[in-house]
Amino acid sequence: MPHMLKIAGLVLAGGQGRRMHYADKAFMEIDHKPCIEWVTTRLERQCASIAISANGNAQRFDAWNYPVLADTYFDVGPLAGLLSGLEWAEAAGFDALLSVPVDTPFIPHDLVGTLLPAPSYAVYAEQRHSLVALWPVSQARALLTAQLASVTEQNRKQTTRVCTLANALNARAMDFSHLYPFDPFVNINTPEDLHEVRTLGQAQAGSGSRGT
Ligand SMILES: Nc1nc2c(ncn2[C@@H]2O[C@H](COP(=O)(O)OP(=O)(O)OP(=O)(O)O)[C@@H](O)[C@H]2O)c(=O)[nH]1
Repeated sequence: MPHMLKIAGLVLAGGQGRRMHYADKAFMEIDHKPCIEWVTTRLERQCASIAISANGNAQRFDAWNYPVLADTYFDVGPLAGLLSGLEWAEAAGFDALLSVPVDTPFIPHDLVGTLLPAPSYAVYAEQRHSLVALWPVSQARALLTAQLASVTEQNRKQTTRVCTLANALNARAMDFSHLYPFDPFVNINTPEDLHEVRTLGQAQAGSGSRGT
């Protein structure tokens, strides 16, 4: 039976991409399509609404017609984007928020179905993908607000970790290893990663597994 929860999607695209020489990761092309398109195509099929977490000029995302949420916290990494996303989702009355990094183009088409019930996050071959996660909106928003308000120079390392939030929520690790023969959460941090992912994208496009 299909679930009755209202689920929104958040694409995390607010990082600086230092290891990619400050390239805008959202617009890195794989098989002639930008990363943002790979991810939003997959989220469209499983989320009622989508928002993009990004900093800088929001107009660069105009073609996608989704709200673009800027960070209100700085120097705390992706948790700043997640908080803006949870606030947006809570104001819009969503029950759960699926977060996905923009540099993870091959996320499964049935990610929500596999991650439910929230809170949960993805694991593949013992590697934790804490940002590929399904968050219960109100509870996660409240905990993350308190977590970010408690950041000091002394505790910054611990308080800005995504897994600190996941652990506080007692989130479930969902292992995808037995479901996929390849890692669907392969992500792009360096030019070498981009090269490898482009090769995978070409090989898989149209094959029905990783292709759109
Ligand atoms: N909103 C927001 N998202 C972020 C921030 N930092 C990282 N992210 C996102 O979180 C995900 C994982 O980011 P990282 O790979 O750690 O950082 P990155 O900026 O992409 O790359 P590096 O600078 O090379 O570490 C990516 O989707 C980023 O866009 C931030 O400060 N704000």
